[in-house]
Amino acid sequence: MSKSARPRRSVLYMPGSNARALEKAKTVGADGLILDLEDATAPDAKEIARRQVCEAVKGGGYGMRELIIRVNALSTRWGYEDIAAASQSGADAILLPKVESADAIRHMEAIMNASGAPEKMAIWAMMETPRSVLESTRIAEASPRMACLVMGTSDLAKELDCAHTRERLPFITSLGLCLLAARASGLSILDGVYLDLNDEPGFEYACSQGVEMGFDGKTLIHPKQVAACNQAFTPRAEDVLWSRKIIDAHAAAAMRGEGVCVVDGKLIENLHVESAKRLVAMAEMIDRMQ
Ligand SMILES: CC(C)(COP(=O)(O)OP(=O)(O)OC[C@H]1O[C@@H](n2cnc3c(N)ncnc32)[C@H](O)[C@@H]1OP(=O)(O)O)[C@@H](O)C(=O)NCCC(=O)NCCSC(=O)C[C@H](O)C(=O)O
Ligand SMILES: [Mg+2]
Repeated sequence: MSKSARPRRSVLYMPGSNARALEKAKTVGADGLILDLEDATAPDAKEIARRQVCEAVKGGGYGMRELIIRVNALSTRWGYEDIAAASQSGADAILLPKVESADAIRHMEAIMNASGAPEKMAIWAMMETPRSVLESTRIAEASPRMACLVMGTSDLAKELDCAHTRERLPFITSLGLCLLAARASGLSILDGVYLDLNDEPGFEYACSQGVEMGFDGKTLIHPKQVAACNQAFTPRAEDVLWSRKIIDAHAAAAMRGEGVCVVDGKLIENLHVESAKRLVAMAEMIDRMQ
């Protein structure tokens, strides 16, 4: 189960070099924003994007949205400077792409510490190569700063040489292994992006599949994807009602000295109550964010 009760239903990538998108993002209803210095930023715009992104974060105006800076990998000529600058930006987290080992996380952590990153600044890691999937358990537990794994299904498809199908069977093993790694370490985990901006039914299907699999939310590439994604990952009203009902019934049973109870014909044990409390806490937090 994730350490954080913070909603991460929808997390929108935007090119760090795109000043208009950085401004637009202040009005978009995403729970989080990934200000991207990596693949969405062209090589000759990397330095400008780094400056622009750090200034935007320092400038504020993003309300309760979680701000994450995706840096370039440490194997590139921009990686070190990106991490050093992001560490001093006030962002909530730094997202490292193409992570293939726990050492890569520890290397980034050392640069963050040396650059004065506050203790609360988290590390997020992209899971987007076969090796990152196979190393996901060690990556997830590499640092106390680790907070979230992010599926990079575009790069993964390229590396696996597999197809993007509606049911995503070619990805199921990788998604499942990363989910296990995240949950075993109490981290959040976000699903990958959906690239066809005109395929609304396909996008909604991908969101509901992500909900069923247990992802905390989904990464997005365009503001038009935010509303459907939020809807899919928001606890349903009937589930919140049911959760409150079983929490109350179980508390009443405990007062009678009983460890279990039956509500509407269903056996309720402590484990159901724990999940119910988490769902209610998430729903209440989402309500407060409206
Ligand atoms: C795909 C886009 C290039 C489309 O951009 P554009 O043509 O500008 O779209 P629109 O005209 O429809 O935009 C309408 C307004 O919305 C703003 N906008 C668009 N996209 C974003 C965004 N992502 N964040 C914030 N704001 C956005 C436009 O500026 C317009 O604003 P306004 O004029 O004021 O009304 C574009 O959407 C885009 O660049 N998307 C992000 C692409 C990206 O970040 N890709 C990299 C991440 S995906 C990835 O790498 C995953 C992983 O690594 C893996 O391997 O899977
Ligand atoms: Mg990628």
